Amino acid sequence: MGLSPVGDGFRGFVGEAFTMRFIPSREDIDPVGDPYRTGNVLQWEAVESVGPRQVLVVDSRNDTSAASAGDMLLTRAMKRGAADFVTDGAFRDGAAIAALGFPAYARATTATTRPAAFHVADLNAPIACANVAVHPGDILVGDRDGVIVVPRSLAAGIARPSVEQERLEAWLHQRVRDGEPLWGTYPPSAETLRAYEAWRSAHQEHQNQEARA
Ligand SMILES: O=C([O-])CC(=O)C(=O)O
Ligand SMILES: [Mg+2]
Repeated sequence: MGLSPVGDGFRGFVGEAFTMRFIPSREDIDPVGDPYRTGNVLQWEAVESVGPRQVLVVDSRNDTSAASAGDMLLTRAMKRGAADFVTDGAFRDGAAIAALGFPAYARATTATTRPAAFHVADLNAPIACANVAVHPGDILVGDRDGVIVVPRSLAAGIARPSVEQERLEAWLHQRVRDGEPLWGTYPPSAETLRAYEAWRSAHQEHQNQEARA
């Protein structure tokens, strides 16, 4: 999605999308001097309704001129069990967020608070985050490189093959580190795949023995 992790205190996350959509703010509805944001409480409502293993995903229109949240809102989302907070805009309090170790992704850090530029138009509606369509309930997966969106309808079908592919690539990676050439290793030839399967069976048997011991 073109977004970067904030801090290095986490490896990644997986969770279900809980979306929040911004439009430009207007002074009559979003006065910056109102600490409780009485004209537009949806931002607070989002954080106070996000559930365990959900991800707050913000459509900030790729605009970093004001924050989607800061360390207070992220800490509260973390306490509610959220898996991550991702915005195509910016966060306030970047250093404090980095120290949380809670997965968070954004384009930038800003001092400017949300109502100065954005009004929260709705929650849990389809959005565009970093120009990627996100529907409520889609599965977001993040690592140190960034975030991807998996359509809800495809998630169950690709979960296991994805884990299998990661395992295979970890093993192939070790072979390349050990000095094997790319030819026959990456992508793996039938012979390499047989060697992998043999290793996996032995490894599995070893793990079963340990589990029994
Ligand atoms: O006022 C804001 O934009 C939110 C904020 O700083 C926080 O959550 O810590
Ligand atoms: Mg703050």
